[in-house]
Amino acid sequence: MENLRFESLTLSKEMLKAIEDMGFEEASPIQALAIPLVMAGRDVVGQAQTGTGKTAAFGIPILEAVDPRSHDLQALVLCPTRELAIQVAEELNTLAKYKLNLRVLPVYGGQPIDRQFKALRQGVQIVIGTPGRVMDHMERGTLKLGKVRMVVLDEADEMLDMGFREDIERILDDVPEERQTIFFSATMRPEIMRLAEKYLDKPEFVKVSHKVLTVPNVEQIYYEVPRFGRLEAMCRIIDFYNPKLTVVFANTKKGVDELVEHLQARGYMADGLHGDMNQAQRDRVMAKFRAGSIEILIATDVAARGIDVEDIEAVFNYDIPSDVEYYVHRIGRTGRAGRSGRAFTFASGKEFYKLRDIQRFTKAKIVQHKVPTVTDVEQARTEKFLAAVRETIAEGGIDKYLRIAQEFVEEEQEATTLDLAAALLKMLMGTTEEPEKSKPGTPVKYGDTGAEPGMVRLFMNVGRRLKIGVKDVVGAIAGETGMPGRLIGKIEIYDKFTFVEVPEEYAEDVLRIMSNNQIRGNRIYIEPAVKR
Ligand SMILES: Nc1ncnc2c1ncn2[C@@H]1O[C@H](COP(=O)(O)OP(=O)(O)OP(=O)(O)O)[C@@H](O)[C@H]1O
Ligand SMILES: [Mg+2]
Repeated sequence: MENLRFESLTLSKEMLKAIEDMGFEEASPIQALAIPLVMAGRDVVGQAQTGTGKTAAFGIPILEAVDPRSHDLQALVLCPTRELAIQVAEELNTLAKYKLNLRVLPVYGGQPIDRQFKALRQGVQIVIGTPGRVMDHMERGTLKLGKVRMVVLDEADEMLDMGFREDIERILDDVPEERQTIFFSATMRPEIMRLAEKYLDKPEFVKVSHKVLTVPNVEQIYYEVPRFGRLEAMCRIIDFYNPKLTVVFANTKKGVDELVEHLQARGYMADGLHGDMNQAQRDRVMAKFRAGSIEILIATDVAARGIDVEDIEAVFNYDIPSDVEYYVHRIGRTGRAGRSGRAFTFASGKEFYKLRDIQRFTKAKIVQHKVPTVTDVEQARTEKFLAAVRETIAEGGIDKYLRIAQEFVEEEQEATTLDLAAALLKMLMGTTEEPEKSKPGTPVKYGDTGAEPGMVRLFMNVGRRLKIGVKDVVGAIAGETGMPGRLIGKIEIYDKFTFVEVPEEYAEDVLRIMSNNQIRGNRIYIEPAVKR
């Protein structure tokens, strides 16, 4: 069934055009199997690995089935989290790009309900919602399910699990019986399948079968690291592999908050996502993560299912998930749509029993690795840097700089070309002097840093890839502490950290106020470089 072209699926030309715009060349296996069945009006239970296009597998036939001339609500998609509802609505809207008068609306808790009233009143054919908010609208009479002909449960196994089941039943009771009901998920336990049959009418079970539940292009690694060593280990692994975007899963909200603090203090562009945050905060974090201005998202399982962000190259199980299914969903945030990714899991003590259960359930190989040493990290950085140098040489266009280099060496009696190259490397890589990422509360000493008498040298750890200038530093310190900018002594700015000298009497103030401060929206952390 693979390599099926969308053209052979009897879709409207508006749909084919939208699919082409999205860059999809062929239907994925689950799409090839499920789209014709759903279009034929069948109830379907679809199971396929994470990141294999289940959203479009139900989204395309729904969009083809609804009548845009009617303003009635005709299809309802239920998702377990707000972020997922937003994302699915966005994908359906993109697919509906050329379908005029077709409206898809996400409806979820935490968003002002009157804004949703207004949108609903204007007539929406497809609603993508979380069960709680959908019920809320049902009770208020602002969402009428009487004309709904299709209901989809995305992440169906989760939705049928205890937490959501009652809500789902109440919603389904409100939808006319002559409807199509469609379930999708990457995992379906047998007991969930039995339960599914209760709600569906002669369902067609579509399973893109693989021996292994997880995606093959995700390399799965575990490390034996006790709790206290995990933060350091994770930072090294991140620095070693240097993934574009990373998701770190912790089991508790408190755990998420703590990790956010620690990682920000170490200068990573990290932020958290969990259910205790208000929706505006959650939206902001997701938007920043999608845009890449947050590189590490630390989350509870709210982000485990369905979330699709292209550049996630690594997933961490900082805590081992308590549910084997959740392992599959968590690590499925990487390696999507055929891309590759890495999944790292920490385990110690009793967690090894869970790790064993996970291996049994997924039938995947999770390989043990040793945590990279500081030297490994250093080497990886150097290799990466030199590879970039090689690439620049290969690309060419460096004649202008060759001339500068030549003139420099001719003029400087003492310096050879090699000296020049080495000096440039030192300046650009800035590695040797760079302290290990600092921990809050444990000032790092850098030997004799030679602050002027009466001055204290402070070390600021700034976000990775953050470009700040002297003006930013002076502005931030002067602005926040009221200390006259001219009293600030030497400032040295490196790739990821900065030294500033301030008069002793201001040091405490600067430290206290600045340790939670931001420069251009990025947290910075200041601590004394040398206790004098
Ligand atoms: N036919 C296709 N060709 C290329 N890319 C596709 C195709 N169909 C979907 N995609 C893309 O693949 C990515 C993953 O799709 P989707 O989010 O639907 O996966 P999923 O199967 O629902 O995964 P999960 O189980 O994690 O929810 C999305 O970015 C989507 O746009
Ligand atoms: Mg999905």
